[in-house]
Amino acid sequence: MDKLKINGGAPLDGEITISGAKNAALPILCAGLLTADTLRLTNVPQLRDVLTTQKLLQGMGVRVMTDNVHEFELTANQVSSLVAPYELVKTMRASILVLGPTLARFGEAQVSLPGGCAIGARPVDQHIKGLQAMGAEIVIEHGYVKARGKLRGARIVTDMVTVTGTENLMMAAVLADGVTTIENAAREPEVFDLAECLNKMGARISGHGTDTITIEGVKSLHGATHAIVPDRIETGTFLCAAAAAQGRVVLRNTRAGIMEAVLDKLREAGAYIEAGDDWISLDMKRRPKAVNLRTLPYPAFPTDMQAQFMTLNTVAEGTGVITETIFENRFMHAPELARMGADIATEGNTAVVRGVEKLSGATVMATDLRASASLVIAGLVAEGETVIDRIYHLDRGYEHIERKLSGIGANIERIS
Ligand SMILES: CC(=O)N[C@H]1[C@@H](OP(=O)(O)OP(=O)(O)OC[C@H]2O[C@@H](n3ccc(=O)[nH]c3=O)[C@H](O)[C@@H]2O)O[C@H](CO)[C@@H](O)[C@@H]1O
Ligand SMILES: C=C(OP(=O)(O)O)C(=O)O
Repeated sequence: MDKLKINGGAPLDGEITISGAKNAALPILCAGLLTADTLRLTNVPQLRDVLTTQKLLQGMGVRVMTDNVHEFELTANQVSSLVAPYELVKTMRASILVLGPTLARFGEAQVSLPGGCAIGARPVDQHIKGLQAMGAEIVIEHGYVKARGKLRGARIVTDMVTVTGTENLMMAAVLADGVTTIENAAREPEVFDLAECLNKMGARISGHGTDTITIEGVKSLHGATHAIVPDRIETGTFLCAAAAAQGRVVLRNTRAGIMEAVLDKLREAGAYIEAGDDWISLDMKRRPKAVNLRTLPYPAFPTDMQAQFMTLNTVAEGTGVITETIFENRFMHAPELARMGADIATEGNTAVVRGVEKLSGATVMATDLRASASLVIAGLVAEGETVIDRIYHLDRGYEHIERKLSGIGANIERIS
């Protein structure tokens, strides 16, 4: 099993090109199921989760062409299976995103329930409730959600802001008979990106980017070409790395406008940030100042950046209080960071991080995707060698992270 070996303390200075967003690419790949025509996607990140989605879609009979690793052509004109099997769903929760489009187009779908994962229980009751409101008959049997029925427009108010739930329901509603409104909808840029792609395919969606999305159902969708939005979490991760290491970085092919909450916190930590249409630069000339933060749905501070900021706080001046409100078990990086000398006290959904002068390298274990990213940042600033085990989590969501970091001066390599 691959590991990452990092020798901490190398100065970071240089440029990195940001990939397309995992959390936009996965739903948009599933949107390929909504039409018999070809959906052409560019800026698709090269990730394990993308490969898993490709396998899932191919298993259903979707033709997937990838001449260039970042460009995909999906053609769902010979769909032969309406089932998303447990073997794939268990490795990637986003598989639940085939439920809405498959049911909408074929009147039937069976998707394995994803179950809980390391960071929380993550139920899908809101997806089910919304589809039932649209007229689907749903049973849970043998670990699968089995749905059938002709969908009709409905008013749906979700109990909480759910990103995947909003995406699934939006994809279901585009082919439903009549108008659907999703209230308390997620406003994440990745939801917006999916809606934009669906509209290019002939859907009639408005209000995306606000908390009320209106979808006027159409008879069928057609092919389109769409470029995946840049990954704001990958962007934020590299910005945090440069800030923690008191370095400089210029990130290309990214967008400042979709990550203001993160940029504000980095400025509060003492970073000097500039941005243009498709780039962001960060210059950190001092030891970071600790920041307090609370994770919340977009446009507030994202849960997917919580772990990376925890590492920033571990080497900061002062004490930072972090409150995680989205997932009930998303502090698993804290004990690993403590093994590197961090001073973190967690209680419930709050972590109090007292900055220390130095972390020291150690062998640590990645427990989930963003926890892994936080350990990479810790390794970059720690004294001595850090070995990170179980980096398959990292490969789900970061394209060639070791290559990108080596490019700005980090001493990091993948070992077997
Ligand atoms: C609102 C939010 O920040 N969502 C994050 C969530 O999206 P993801 O789509 O995975 O999760 P949701 O947005 O659906 O979940 C938000 C919260 O609602 C709960 N829930 C959700 C659906 C449902 O049917 N029932 C239910 O109880 C979840 O357990 C969670 O506590 O994880 C992703 C991966 O880390 C992040 O990129 C998203 O930013
Ligand atoms: C936890 C994440 O992804 P997933 O929802 O695919 O588990 C993430 O993107 O941080």
